[in-house]
Amino acid sequence: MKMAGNIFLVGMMGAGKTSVGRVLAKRLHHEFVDSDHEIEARTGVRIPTIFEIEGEAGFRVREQEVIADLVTHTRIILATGGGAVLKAENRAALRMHGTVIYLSASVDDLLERTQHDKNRPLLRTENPRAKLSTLLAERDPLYREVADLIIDTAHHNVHSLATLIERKLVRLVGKKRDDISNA
Ligand SMILES: Nc1ncnc2c1ncn2[C@@H]1O[C@H](COP(=O)(O)OP(=O)(O)OP(=O)(O)O)[C@@H](O)[C@H]1O
Ligand SMILES: O=C(O)C1=C[C@@H](O)[C@@H](O)[C@H](O)C1
Ligand SMILES: [Mg+2]
Repeated sequence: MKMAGNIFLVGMMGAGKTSVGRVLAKRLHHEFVDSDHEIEARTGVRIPTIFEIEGEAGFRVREQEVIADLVTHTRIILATGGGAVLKAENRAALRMHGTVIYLSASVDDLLERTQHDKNRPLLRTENPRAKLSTLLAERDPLYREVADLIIDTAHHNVHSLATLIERKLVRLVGKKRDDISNA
């Protein structure tokens, strides 16, 4: 069994990886890292600018580099970008180096949670609902393939999701919460 030392959150834009990851990291005394934020820190520009200059393909190359680096850290909670699972290399790296949790959500919830934020270039479209629906259909099998644990985020707030994950992790790893914190 892989240790819960590293926890990697995967899922769609708006699934709650960043918000839940931050809360979980505080509770488990892990470092919180967000691959999108790391890419922005390394490039010095926001994600939409990377998409404008290098296209999605250029962004994916940067994302792969950052994930390959971050998975080698220890005791981190990593919120990955929504499209991180598209590359087989990323899926393999995540599976190898930690416990992967898929935060699943409906298109309705994803739309609601992303509608006020303009920092997601793939949703800058006439019909974000249709885009989210297409992306979810493409990616859901990949999230499921890579996940050790699947958490349905419907009807839970960020804090109750963190509590649910904590409980499930204890069961998954077969250890008490203190053991996870000290792993
Ligand atoms: N379970 C939830 N219930 C209600 N609102 C939520 C929930 N999870 C996240 N949110 C809200 O949805 C918005 C998007 O969440 P967040 O940024 O954590 O998503 P993400 O998975 O990191 O997306 P991305 O892949 O684009 O980085 C935030 O405003 C957050 O507060
Ligand atoms: O779902 C996606 O493909 C993306 C999600 C965000 O986290 C960012 O990584 C970027 O906006 C692309
Ligand atoms: Mg995020």
